Amino acid sequence: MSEIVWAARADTHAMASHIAGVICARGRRSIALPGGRTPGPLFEELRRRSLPWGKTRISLTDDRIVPEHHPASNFGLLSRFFDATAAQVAPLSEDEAPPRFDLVCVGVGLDGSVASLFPNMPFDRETAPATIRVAPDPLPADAPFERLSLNIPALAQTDHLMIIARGRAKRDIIDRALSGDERLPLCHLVRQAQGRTTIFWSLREAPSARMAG
Ligand SMILES: O=C(O)[C@H](O)[C@@H](O)[C@H](O)[C@H](O)COP(=O)(O)O
Repeated sequence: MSEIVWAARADTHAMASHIAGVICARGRRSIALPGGRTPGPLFEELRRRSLPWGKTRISLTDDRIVPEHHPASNFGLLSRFFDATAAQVAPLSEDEAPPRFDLVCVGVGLDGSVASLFPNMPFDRETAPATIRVAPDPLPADAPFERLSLNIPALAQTDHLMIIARGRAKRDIIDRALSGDERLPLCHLVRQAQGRTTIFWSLREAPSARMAG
């Protein structure tokens, strides 16, 4: 397990600055971002910043198996958010091996999910296939679709792991994961994380719907 720190400030500005710091480092940058409701304000702020977007590749931690133009598509969401920047947004593909990331950002589902990895799945250290098909049972009510997700070793292969979560219920999930509840994917992710893990948690609840991008 690598170092885990709680961010002193977990507001949108602080989260955007954390990602911007990674993007501004020398050389090409590869980051992975989640969907969900929580990151909307963060993406909104991030895309307004003048950053070396042309050398930044944005991948997805997970996606719903829907067409790109479907409102539930994470690829569609991120493509719209970062359309006006020069960043390359790449869809998740079962055929492509993900790179070692400079930064991976994950949200936390109220059901204890991370990316599209759900509690009680078999979390092994198998590196291949890095992108897996997941059929949640039951399908999550807010996004009832089968998923593609990076697996734990692929998400863990990063210099910076960033966990973003809002609200008391998600704090309980994070605390349980850090205490070693192996039913939770987050427990395995923080254990396997290769770089520094920074947790951005705040009491304020996330927006009730996800921003359109
Ligand atoms: O596509 C998705 O839904 C995400 O990638 C997923 O992992 C999300 O980050 C969490 O479920 C938190 O979602 P909320 O921010 O909506 O609570």
